[in-house]
Amino acid sequence: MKTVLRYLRPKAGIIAVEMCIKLAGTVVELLLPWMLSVILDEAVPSGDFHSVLVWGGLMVLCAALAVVGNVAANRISCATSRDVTHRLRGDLFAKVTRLSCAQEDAFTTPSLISRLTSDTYNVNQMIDRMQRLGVRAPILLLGGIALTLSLEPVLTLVLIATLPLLGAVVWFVSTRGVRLYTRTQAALDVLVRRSQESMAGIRVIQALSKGEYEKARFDEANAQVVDRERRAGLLMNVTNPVMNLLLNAGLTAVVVAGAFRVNAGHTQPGTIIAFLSYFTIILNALMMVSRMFVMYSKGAASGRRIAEVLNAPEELQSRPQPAAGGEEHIRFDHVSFSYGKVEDNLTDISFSLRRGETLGIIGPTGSGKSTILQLLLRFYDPDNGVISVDGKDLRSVEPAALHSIFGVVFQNDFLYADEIGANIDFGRGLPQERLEAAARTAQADFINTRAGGFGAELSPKGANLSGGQKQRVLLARALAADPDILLLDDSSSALDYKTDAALRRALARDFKDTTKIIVAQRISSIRSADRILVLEDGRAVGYGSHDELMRTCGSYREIAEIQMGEVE
Ligand SMILES: Nc1ncnc2c1ncn2[C@@H]1O[C@H](COP(=O)(O)OP(=O)(O)OP(=O)(O)O)[C@@H](O)[C@H]1O
Repeated sequence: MKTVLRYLRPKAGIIAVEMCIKLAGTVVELLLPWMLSVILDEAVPSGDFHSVLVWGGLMVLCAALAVVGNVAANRISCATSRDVTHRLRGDLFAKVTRLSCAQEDAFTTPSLISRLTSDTYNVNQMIDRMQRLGVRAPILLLGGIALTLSLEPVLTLVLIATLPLLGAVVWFVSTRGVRLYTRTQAALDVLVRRSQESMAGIRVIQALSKGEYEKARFDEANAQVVDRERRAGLLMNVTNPVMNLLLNAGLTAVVVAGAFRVNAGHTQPGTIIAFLSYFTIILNALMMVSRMFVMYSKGAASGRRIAEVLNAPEELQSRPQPAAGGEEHIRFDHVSFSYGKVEDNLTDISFSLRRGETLGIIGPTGSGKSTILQLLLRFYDPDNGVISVDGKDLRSVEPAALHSIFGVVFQNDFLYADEIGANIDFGRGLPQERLEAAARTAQADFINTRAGGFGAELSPKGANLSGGQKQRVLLARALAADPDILLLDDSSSALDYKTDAALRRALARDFKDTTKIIVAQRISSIRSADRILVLEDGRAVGYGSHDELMRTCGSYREIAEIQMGEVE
């Protein structure tokens, strides 16, 4: 909650104004039954018609003021909660983009999505309700009790006797509520994950006729959410009736005791009518308090989940490190890394590249090829060894400055539902000539012959392009900003051999000074690289040029034999 309160602090002034308006409106509203008792017990019995009119007019005025005040205050509270949620959601999104990959893995993407959506919505509702009811409910409750005490102290004691029971209900509901809503949000994370997986894999699911299987998986997560919502809802749904029951029992006792007191001449009927009005006001105030606790339970559970992300340490902050030195553009020096910190996914990897050189990486699936690129982008820090670019240890370079020198195509990279040109530009405001030049190098000439050219709209995830066309648009995106370092992770696998060869020639011609690391499954994609790293189980089993490896590395020669039948 502390984190959410921090966001409310800049709004303290306007919240204070809103609370004053709410306070004035509520106090005026509280006076209405008292005025009614004056009319009934004093003005009417004395036949003073003028007083009846004056008090009646005052009641109308007060009622109007209460309505105007409440509407104005509600509008302010709505605007305040909207603004606070806007900033909170914005900061949360910015923080999510700054999380290290290890943190993303720990939070999981679906959970981050639900924190950004349903959790921020719950906090919005909590801030709104707390402002609307936070002043009104206590004033109505305490003011109502004070006024009933002044009207009829004996009957008020009957009323007060029910309050500890009501307080116990509210306390029980709020403590259990936070726990139940936290569990509901966690179930929602699973539902988001299953939906995401099903949406991403919808084609495979259809192709393999696995619709029923996926539906069963989704139904299971859906049922879990419904079950947890039902449990939370059950608690919240019994709250109002139980409180109603307690209050109605008190009301009955008040009516019976009031009747005896009027009969005995200790009080007047107008006072009892006013007392009953206050009783209803107090009842409503308690209902508001219980509603506030429902919203608080949800909002506090969500606020805690949001705070976990916002307060996560900035793992990717740069820290001064001794200069790594060396002439090389990129250097891996005895680097080891493990995702789960249990067993190494990369062990003792060393290589270096001078500016403009190309490294090819090849190896079986899961051997650690993509992990090398992830470390070079500093998505994770190595557990041992040093990675440096231009002689600087990566841990001393600001992530934004570091990432600006890279052009990257990941495996299964994504395209937006936008124009092809916008997908290549990627919000960098590059001139049209650069987009066209990049597309030429990437062998994406098909763009010019497509209706609309660079302005042609892509479907979500580029679904209206073939696999090879998608890869070429992604390559053009990576090349468009003329990167210092180009990382290609299996990004020409969907190209035919002729186009792949043309791409390699164009890259060598147009990006001479760009240092390139190319992860590939095909030997033909990397055989002309200056050096090739052969990985197996996270270890380097070969490092050298194609010709050297053909002589010295059995694993490499085996791949070559299978792919090209070329043993030299
Ligand atoms: N985010 C992650 N969390 C935990 N383990 C991971 C993660 N990413 C990859 N791994 C594991 O690290 C190892 C190396 O994975 P990596 O993606 O680098 O392999 P790769 O050689 O690129 O495989 P492929 O050719 O299939 O893309 C694998 O055992 C993989 O299961």
